[in-house]
Amino acid sequence: MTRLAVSHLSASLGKRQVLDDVSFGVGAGELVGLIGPNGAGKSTLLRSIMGLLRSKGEIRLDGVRAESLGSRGRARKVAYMAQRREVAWAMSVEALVALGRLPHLERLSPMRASDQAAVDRAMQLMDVTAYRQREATALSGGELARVLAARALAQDTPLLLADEPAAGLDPAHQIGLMQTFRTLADEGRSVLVSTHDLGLAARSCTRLILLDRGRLVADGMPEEVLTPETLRAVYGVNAYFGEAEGGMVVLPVGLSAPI
Ligand SMILES: Nc1ncnc2c1ncn2[C@@H]1O[C@H](COP(=O)(O)OP(=O)(O)OP(=O)(O)O)[C@@H](O)[C@H]1O
Repeated sequence: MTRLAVSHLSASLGKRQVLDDVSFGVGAGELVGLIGPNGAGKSTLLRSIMGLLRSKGEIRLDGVRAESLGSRGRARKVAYMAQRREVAWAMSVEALVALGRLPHLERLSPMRASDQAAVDRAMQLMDVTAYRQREATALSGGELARVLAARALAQDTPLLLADEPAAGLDPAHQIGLMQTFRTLADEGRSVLVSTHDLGLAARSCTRLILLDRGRLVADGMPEEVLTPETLRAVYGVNAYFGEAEGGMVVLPVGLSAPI
């Protein structure tokens, strides 16, 4: 069964139509990249799937209409790494990551050993174990991004939505993050990740979905979606294409037309 099925999704913000009749599915074991220029609608799509925005169309999670799941039911099925990285309270990194376990705990009940194990594993995967006692509000931008990624991983859901999670990470942690997503997919989970790093997306994802001005304009293997013609038409750039250890290299090198 399709883990995430999006059918004829449209959304408007203010007077603007931001998503226009978008349909696609993500299966178990897939790591799918969501790409497109600024303002294409990537965040709006992810936020609509999370139920954070009103939209038209249908969203199903493991065959069940998303709006029929309560907020707790949805939180057990899908975790979300938001593009805006904010922490409201001064709390320790470990306490913040542990919030990811809330959907799995009965009200006011303490964490079990399995919850602590999920928190420890998530912190280890995002390389933040060394900061566990530090206040989350006193971290650098990239450190905080990894802590918030760890919180979503601790949620241990079948589907993970990540909105530009690699932005602001150093190269080693970008690669580590995408390797973590790959491992999750190999374990049978599903990951939908938006990014502007086309090369990283091409090397990490088996499939890319390209949005342009609210419409889905391409959906396929990276080499099918990332063509010189598409990059010129959608992004307005010329790119260098090559091969390296780990896969395809795509490097925008110039504007194909003045902005
Ligand atoms: N609250 C809002 N009211 C009106 N328009 C909005 C609102 N929020 C976003 N938009 C517009 O919706 C469009 C899609 O925004 P969205 O954040 O989904 O794009 P994106 O593809 O994630 O872009 P980026 O790569 O810059 O993060 C943009 O044109 C944006 O200006």
